[in-house]
Amino acid sequence: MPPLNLGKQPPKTPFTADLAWQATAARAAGTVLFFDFDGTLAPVRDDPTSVHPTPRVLTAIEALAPVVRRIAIVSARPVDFLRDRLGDLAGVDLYGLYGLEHSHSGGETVTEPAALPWVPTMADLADEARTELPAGALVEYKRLSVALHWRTVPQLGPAVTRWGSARAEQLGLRVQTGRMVLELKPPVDRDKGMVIDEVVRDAEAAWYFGDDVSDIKAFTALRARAAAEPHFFGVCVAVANPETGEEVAAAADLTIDSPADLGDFLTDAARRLA
Ligand SMILES: O=P(O)(O)OC[C@H]1O[C@H](O[C@H]2O[C@H](CO)[C@@H](O)[C@H](O)[C@H]2O)[C@H](O)[C@@H](O)[C@@H]1O
Repeated sequence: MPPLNLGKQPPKTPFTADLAWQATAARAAGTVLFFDFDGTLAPVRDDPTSVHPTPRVLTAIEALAPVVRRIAIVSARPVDFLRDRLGDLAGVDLYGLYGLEHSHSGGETVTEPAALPWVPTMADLADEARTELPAGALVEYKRLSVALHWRTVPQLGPAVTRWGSARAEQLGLRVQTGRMVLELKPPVDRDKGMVIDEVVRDAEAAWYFGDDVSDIKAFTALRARAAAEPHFFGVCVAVANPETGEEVAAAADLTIDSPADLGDFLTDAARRLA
């Protein structure tokens, strides 16, 4: 069964979370649950170092892990950060830096070799950004990428975007837009869609929960899998927010109001799949 929100076509049957969990329960052992981190598992804060997943979400993930085939966190954060915030949960895989790093079920962190030569460039770029960007812009160095934030001074958005885009062009880097952030990454082919494409190859069903524009690539990968395999059941879930919410919701099958509501949604799912 494909995801039912197929672009602009009206769904043939009403699509509800109820029906979707029923369909998932029938193939729970072949189901993968994917979660973005910031804005999905954890509410957004001004300081990127101060965020934590909502406790109810963590409890629900722990309950779901033994019931489904796999749980995977797919984030722009480094794996070490995700491990620190989520712990080594059995049966949970961590994909960090858009898949440039991964760790399976508490195992060692593996980095995409093609990205490693870019570490010095990223370190220099972060230093440069701290010196050259106006006060109020926040520079987050993540070893293989640099995020330039303007959440606390929103009017800096255009200037930070101009500076970041120009440096990306000079250095041959890629840019990823996000929620009051511009991220500069190495020119290595890796994104959330590619992670999902690889992981769902042997799955019967998958859900992806995300809030930002980079998550739309993951939705697209789930839909591609459903188009190629008619028995595959995929569900794309947006988490609402004032910045990218409309665009992400337009690409999703269902929308959840907030990370706190996701905790309730998953607690209910754990009961249904148990
Ligand atoms: O892929 P994700 O896990 O969703 O990561 C995307 C970015 O998330 C973080 O930034 C966002 O959350 C911050 C903390 O709540 C917030 O201050 C910022 O405005 C948001 O853009 C993270 O800091 C970035 O590195 C990620 O790219």
